[in-house]
Amino acid sequence: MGDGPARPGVDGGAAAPGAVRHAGCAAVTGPLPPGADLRAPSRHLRPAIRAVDLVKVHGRGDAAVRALDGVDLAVPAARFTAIMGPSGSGKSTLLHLLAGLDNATSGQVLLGDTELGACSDAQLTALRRDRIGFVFQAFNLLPQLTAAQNIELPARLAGRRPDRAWRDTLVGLLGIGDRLTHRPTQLSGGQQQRVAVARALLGRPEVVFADEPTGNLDTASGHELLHLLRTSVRELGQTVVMVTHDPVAASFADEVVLLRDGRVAGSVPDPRPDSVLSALSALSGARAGI
Ligand SMILES: Nc1ncnc2c1ncn2[C@@H]1O[C@H](COP(=O)(O)OP(=O)(O)OP(=O)(O)O)[C@@H](O)[C@H]1O
Repeated sequence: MGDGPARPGVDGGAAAPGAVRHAGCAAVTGPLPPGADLRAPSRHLRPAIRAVDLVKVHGRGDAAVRALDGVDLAVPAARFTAIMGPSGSGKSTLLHLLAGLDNATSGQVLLGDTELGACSDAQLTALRRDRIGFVFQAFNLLPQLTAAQNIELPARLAGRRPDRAWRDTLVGLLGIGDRLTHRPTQLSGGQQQRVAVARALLGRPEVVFADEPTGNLDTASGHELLHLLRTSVRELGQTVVMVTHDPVAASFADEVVLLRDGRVAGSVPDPRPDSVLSALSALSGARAGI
């Protein structure tokens, strides 16, 4: 491996099962301290998150579906990675496993040195709260809380005092400083999603997972949101993993990882909408045996 950041599905992605050294769930360390530099070199020495020979079978018996069939993937830190593939290729399943929202049938997910499969439910809950950020298609804001309260909710649930200086930096970056006392129903969809992004970034998570984050937004708001996610990567050193069906959305990423039939089928570095479309067409052609 060179000195640059690891690449998805390439550096570290081909590790043999069992070859990955890790510290079990003991490495659950909580969020970075206030003022910590997300771009510190030590954060970039290894992938932010890895999947090793990851298999997920949904259901049992005749109804069993092998949604992931041996995924090897290394997501580099401080990069914006998009996951794409045909419907049913396993994108959502992979995102859920990487984010500790579901258990693997076999294989490993490593967040830093923490193997998620070694974590108890309580440890996974703490890990999701402290080390991972989420941005969903449905903004998932609590309607009775103001924007500011929604942004600070995860920190408060964890019993931590929110880092107000960092919150103000994020709020300024996201352009929602004059909306903090509004409730979600008083905000546009784009503003609600920006509140959700601020909430996801406030805890300085090691990885932000975004699942079709522009799905409920108009084109302009969607592009703004994608710019903001990209800015969080470029300027704050955030690691972002996004599932999307949209080649334009994917073109905001540094790299697109392609899934087909539950396996990594390739990647598109420095994606543009046309290169992503070609890669997707080639995938569908290969699938149809063309
Ligand atoms: N809870 C479940 N029970 C049974 N099968 C499931 C379950 N969740 C997903 N699957 C199946 O697993 C496969 C992968 O599904 P998944 O949702 O991960 O794909 P996807 O690429 O995200 O699809 P889409 O683009 O349509 O959202 C599909 O065949 C799907 O029907």
